[in-house]
Amino acid sequence: MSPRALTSLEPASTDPSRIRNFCIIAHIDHGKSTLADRMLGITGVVSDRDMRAQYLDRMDIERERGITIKSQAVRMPWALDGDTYALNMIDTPGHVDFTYEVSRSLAACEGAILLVDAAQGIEAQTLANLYLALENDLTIIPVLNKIDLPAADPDKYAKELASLIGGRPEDVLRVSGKTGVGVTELLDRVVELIPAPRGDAGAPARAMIFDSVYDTYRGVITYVRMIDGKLSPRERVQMMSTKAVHELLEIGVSSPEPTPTKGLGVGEVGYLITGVKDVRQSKVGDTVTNAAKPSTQALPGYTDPKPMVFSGLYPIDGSDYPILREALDKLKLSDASLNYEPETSVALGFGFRCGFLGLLHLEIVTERLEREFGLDLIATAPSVPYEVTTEDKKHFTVTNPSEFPTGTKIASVSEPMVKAAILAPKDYVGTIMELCQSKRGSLLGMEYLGEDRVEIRYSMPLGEIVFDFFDQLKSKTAGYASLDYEPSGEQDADLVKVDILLQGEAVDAFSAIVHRDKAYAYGLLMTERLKKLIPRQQFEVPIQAAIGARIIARESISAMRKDVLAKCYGGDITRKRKLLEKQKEGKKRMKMVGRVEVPQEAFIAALSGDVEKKDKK
Ligand SMILES: Nc1nc2c(ncn2[C@@H]2O[C@H](COP(=O)(O)OP(=O)(O)OP(=O)(O)O)[C@@H](O)[C@H]2O)c(=O)[nH]1
Repeated sequence: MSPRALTSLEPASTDPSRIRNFCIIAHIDHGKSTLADRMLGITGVVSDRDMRAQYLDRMDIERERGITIKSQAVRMPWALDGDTYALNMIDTPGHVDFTYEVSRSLAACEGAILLVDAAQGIEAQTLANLYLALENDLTIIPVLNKIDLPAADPDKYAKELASLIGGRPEDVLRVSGKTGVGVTELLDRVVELIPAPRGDAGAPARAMIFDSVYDTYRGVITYVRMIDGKLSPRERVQMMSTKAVHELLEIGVSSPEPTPTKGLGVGEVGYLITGVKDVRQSKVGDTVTNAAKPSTQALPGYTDPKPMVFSGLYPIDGSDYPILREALDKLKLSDASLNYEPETSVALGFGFRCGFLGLLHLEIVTERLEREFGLDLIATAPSVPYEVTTEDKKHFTVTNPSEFPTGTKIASVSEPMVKAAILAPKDYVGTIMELCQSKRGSLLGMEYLGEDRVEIRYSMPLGEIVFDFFDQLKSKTAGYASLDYEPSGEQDADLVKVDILLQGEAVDAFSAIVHRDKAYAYGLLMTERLKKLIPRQQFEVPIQAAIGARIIARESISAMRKDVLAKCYGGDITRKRKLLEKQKEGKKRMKMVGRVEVPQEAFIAALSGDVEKKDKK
C-alpha cells in the first residue's frame, strides 16, 4: 500500500467536486486489467494478500482467456494536496462485439486513460475506443504501458500518441502496470485533469445503467452512474424503458467488494439490488428514476442491442436437448444479449437457433455451455440477418439460411454492412487490400499513423467478416494486423441460397446464403467434403449443390453392398445375431436423409471443415 492511500474504506466523499469518474480504454492485451489491479493495490482497496491477478475479471473464462467481458466499477480513495477524492474506475470490455457496453461505460465517465502498449503502439481498438470516448466528450489522458519491456520504444510511441490526440509527446505518461512505475503519478493526473461530475442535486433522480450482472445469491446487481438527484435504500425505483417498478433492497459502492451506503448522489457510481432475477429487467443504457417522483426525460443513448450473428446450436447427443434448453435459460439470466429459439434440423436433430452480438460472443456462449453444463455441442456456420423483400412486397428477416425463400420471386435481398478499420505495418497493405477485395469490400480510405503503420478502412458485408475473415487476416499478416468494425446499415446484394442435396433431399444444416459469384465455389467445396465423409450405401448416392432447381455442382458416392453377414459363413446363429445387434447399435447414431444413412460425425466434420484440415496435414 502506498502512503498516499487512505485506510478508511468509507466513501471518501460524496461531494461531486471530489469525485472523478474514469475508465481505461485500450486494445486487447495492452495491459488494462494489470494496470487496474495495480491501482487497486496502490490505493489500498485491495491488500496485497487478497490480490489475485486480474481482480476485476471475475469469470473463469475471462481469466483464462485474459479478456474482459463484463465491466465492473470500483471506488478508490485517493489523497492529493490534503484533499480526499473518490476515484471511480469503470472497467470496459475491450472487444468489438461489446461496443454498445463500452459506449455506455464511457457515458458514465468524465475522462479516460488511453492505454497503449509501449512495445506495440496504437492498434485498431485503441482508435475505435478513442473515437467512442471523444464522442462522449471525455478528457483523454494518454499513457504508455509496459515500459519495463526490453522491446518498449516509448519515445517513438509517445510521438505517435501525441500526434493522434493533438498534444505534446512529453505529456504522455509512461507507466508499467506490472512493476507499478508511474502509477502514483497517473492517479494524481486523474484527479488533476479529469473534470468533476456535474448534475442537478435537486432534480428527480436519474441514474444510467452501465452494467448489470447476475449473481446466483443476490439476483441481478445493477451498476449505475447517478446523473441527477439521489437514490436511497428501500425507495421504489422505476426503469424508464419498461416502466417496471422495483424496490431498492440495497444500494452501495464497490470498493471492490459491495459495501452498502445510505444512498447515491450526483456523480456517484455504485450498484443497486432490487431482487430482480433476470438482467433483461435491468438493461444496460436504461435510466433508473424514483417511482414516486419520476423524471420525465430518460437519459439519451439507450438502445436494445441487436444480435448480429446467428448460429444453430445442437447437442451432439440428442438426449442432451433438455439440458441444453435449461442451460440456455440459465445463461439468459446473466446475458441480456443472448437470444434463442428452438429449431429442428434433418441433419442435426433438435437444437436452438441462437443470436449473438458477434463471433466472440458466440464462442464465449458455446464455451460456457460446454464447460458449465457439461454439454457437447455442434454449431452450424455463423450467419447474419438478411432482409428479404418478395415481388408481392412482403418483407421478412432470414436468420437461418435454410429458411431463405425459394420458389417465391425475390425482389431484393439486403445484408448488414460494417465499416472495418484495419491497422497494420505498411508492408502488408497489398495483402490486406487483396483479402478485403476478395471479401467484397470497398475501400473507404487509408491513412498513415507515424512512419510505418497504416489504417485501412473498408466497407464490407458482415456476412464475409463472420466467416473466417479475422483468421485469414491474422495469418496473412503474421498476426500484425488488428481489426475493428462497427455496423453501418444495410446494402442490397445479389445473394442466393445454395442447398446441398443428398439423393435429391436438401440437408438443411449445409444451406448457405452466399453471393452469386461465390455460389459455385461453395457448392464445390461442400460436395467434395461430403463425398469424403459419407460412407458408401447400397445404392449410388448423388451429392449435389443447387440454387433453387438449378444444379451447380455434383459428386456421387458409388454403391456398395455392405453385407455384415458375409464373414459368417457356417451356421453360428449366435454370432450372426451379435453382429446384427452391433449393426443396429451403429444405426442409432446414423441420421437418415431420405434413404441415405449418414453418421452424425460426418455432418459435424463437414460443418467444422475438419476434412481440409486433415488433408493439409
Ligand atoms: N512486461 C509487462 N507486461 C505487462 C504489463 N502490463 C500487462 N502486462 C502483460 O500483458 C498481458 C495482457 O495484460 P492484461 O492486463 O490482461 O491486458 P488487458 O488489456 O486487460 O486485456 P483484455 O482484458 O483482454 O483487454 C499479460 O500477460 C500481462 O502480464 C506491464 O506493465 N509490463
